[in-house]
Amino acid sequence: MTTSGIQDGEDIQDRHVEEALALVRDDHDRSRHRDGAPPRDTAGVPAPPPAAAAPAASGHRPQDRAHQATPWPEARETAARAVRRGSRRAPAPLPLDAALGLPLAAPLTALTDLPSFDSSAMDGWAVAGPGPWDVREQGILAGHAAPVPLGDGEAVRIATGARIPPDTTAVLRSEHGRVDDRGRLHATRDLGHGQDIRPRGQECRVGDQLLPPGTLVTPAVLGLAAAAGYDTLTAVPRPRAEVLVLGDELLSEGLPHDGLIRDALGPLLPPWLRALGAEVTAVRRIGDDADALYEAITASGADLVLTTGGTASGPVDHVHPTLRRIGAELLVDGVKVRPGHPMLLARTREGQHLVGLPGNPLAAVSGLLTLAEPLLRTLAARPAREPYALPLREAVHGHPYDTRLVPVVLRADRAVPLHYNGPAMLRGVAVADALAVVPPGGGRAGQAAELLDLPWAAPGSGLCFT
Ligand SMILES: Nc1nc2c(c(=O)[nH]1)N[C@H]1C(S)=C(S)[C@@H](COP(=O)(O)OP(=O)(O)OC[C@H]3O[C@@H](n4cnc5c(N)ncnc54)[C@H](O)[C@@H]3O)O[C@H]1N2
Ligand code: MOO
Repeated sequence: MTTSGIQDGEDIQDRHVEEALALVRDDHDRSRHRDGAPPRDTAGVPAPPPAAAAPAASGHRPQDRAHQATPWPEARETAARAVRRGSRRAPAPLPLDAALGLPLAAPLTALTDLPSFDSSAMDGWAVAGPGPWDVREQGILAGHAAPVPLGDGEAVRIATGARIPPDTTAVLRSEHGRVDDRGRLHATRDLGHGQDIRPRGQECRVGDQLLPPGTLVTPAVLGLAAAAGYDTLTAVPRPRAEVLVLGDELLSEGLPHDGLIRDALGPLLPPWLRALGAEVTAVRRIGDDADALYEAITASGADLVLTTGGTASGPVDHVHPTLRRIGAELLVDGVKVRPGHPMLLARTREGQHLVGLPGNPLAAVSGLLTLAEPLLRTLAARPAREPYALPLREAVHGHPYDTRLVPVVLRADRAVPLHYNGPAMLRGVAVADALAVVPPGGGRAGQAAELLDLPWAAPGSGLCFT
C-alpha cells in the first residue's frame, strides 16, 4: 500500500496498524526488548548484546563466520552480479498470459494497421452524399466481409465496428437520424464529412513501433499486443525458483503443539517470489534430512533454489555441509544484517544458485530481499528500481556493526518504525509498507532511510502474486 493508499483508507486500517506502530512513549519503550519484542518473547532471558550474536556455522568457528560476513550493500551487489553471462534464460516467444509482468525483450511492432479497415465508430447509418437518403434493406454488422459500395444518396444500417462500405462519406448516429414513412432517412443534426468513421491505420500503421523493448507487460500491453495481431510476446521467461522448507518441527496445518510450530515460510515465499518475477516450480518439505536435502538440490532444475532454516550451526543445520558435499561455490556466507545474518548465497552448479534463508521468518524475509531479489532481478532482466529514502519519524536503535532492516509504515512522507520486528516475528511486516535500511549505529529521527518496498506496496511495480 502506498502513502496515499493509507491516507485513503485510514480509519479502519489505523486501528490495526496502531497496535504494531512504534507510537509508544519512552517509558513504554524501555519495557520492550530492544528489537521490538515484548518482554515475554525473551522468556526472561536477557538478550545478548547484538555484537555478541555473531553467527556460527558448520566448518567455521563463530568468530571466523563473523569475520567473513559480507556488508549488506555488498551482499546485494554480489547477488545482482552472481549470474554469469550466458546462464540467463534466453528470450523466447511466450503465450500472452505467460508474458504478464515480464519486460518485453523485443519491440512491439504493429503486425497490422489499426484499425485494420475503415470502420464505423457508432451504431447508425453509413451514408453517401448529402441527405435525405434511401435506406438499403440489408444492414451491416461487425465481423462481416466487405459490403458493396454505397451509391450517392444511399444509406445503410451499420453497427459499431462494422466495415464501412466504399464511397461512404459519414456515419449518422442512430439518435441523430429519423426515417420518414416513405422510408427516407433524414439527419436531425449537421453531419460533417468523415464523421464517426474510424479510418484504417488511425492508431498505427503496420510496422510502427508501439512499445520499446524493456516495457513491462501489463494487462493493457496484453490487450494492445492482441489487437496488433500478436499470439506470443518475446520476453525472458520467468526464472524458475524452487523452495525447500527444512525443519522437522514444522506443521502444515492446525495449531502448534508439543514443541511443533506452523510453517510460516511455505505459505509466505511462493507468492512473494512470484511478485519478484519468479515462476515457483515446487515447494518441498524436506524435514531435517541431510540426504533428502542433497537429493532435492542436485535433482532440481530450478535456476534458484531457496532453502529455509538450517543455515546456522545447530546439530540439524544441514545447509552448509550439504553445499560442501555438492562442491558448491559460496558467494556470500553470512551478511552483516539483522535480522537474517546467517543467510547465504551459493552457486551450486553452472546456471543454478541457492539462497539459504535463515529459519526465523523475518530473518527469511530479510534474506529474500537482500539476496534473492537482486538475483531474480538479474535473471529476469528487470531493471533495478530507483532507490528511494524517506526520513524516519522516530529514532531507530542500530546494531553496532550491522545494517538493520526494520518494518515501517509510510505516513505523511515519514517512515514510521513498527514494533514486533524481532527475527521470529511477522506481526510487524504483515502491516508494513516497506523495510527501512538502518545503517550500523542506528538512525536519528528525521534522518533519511533507504526503503525496500514490499511487493504489495509498490505502486506501478506491475508485479502480481499469481
Ligand atoms: N549459536 C548460534 N545460534 C544461532 C545463531 C548464532 O549466531 N549462533 N543465529 C541465530 C539466528 S540470528 C538465526 S536467524 C537462526 C538461523 O538458524 P537456521 O537458519 O539454522 O534456522 P533454524 O535453526 O532451522 O530455525 C530457526 C528458528 O526458525 C524457526 N523456523 C524454521 N523454519 C521455519 C518456518 N518455515 N516457519 C516458521 N518458523 C521456522 C525454527 O523453528 C527456529 O525457531 O539461528 C539462530 N541460532
Ligand atoms: O538475525 Mo537472526 O537472522 O536474528 O534472525
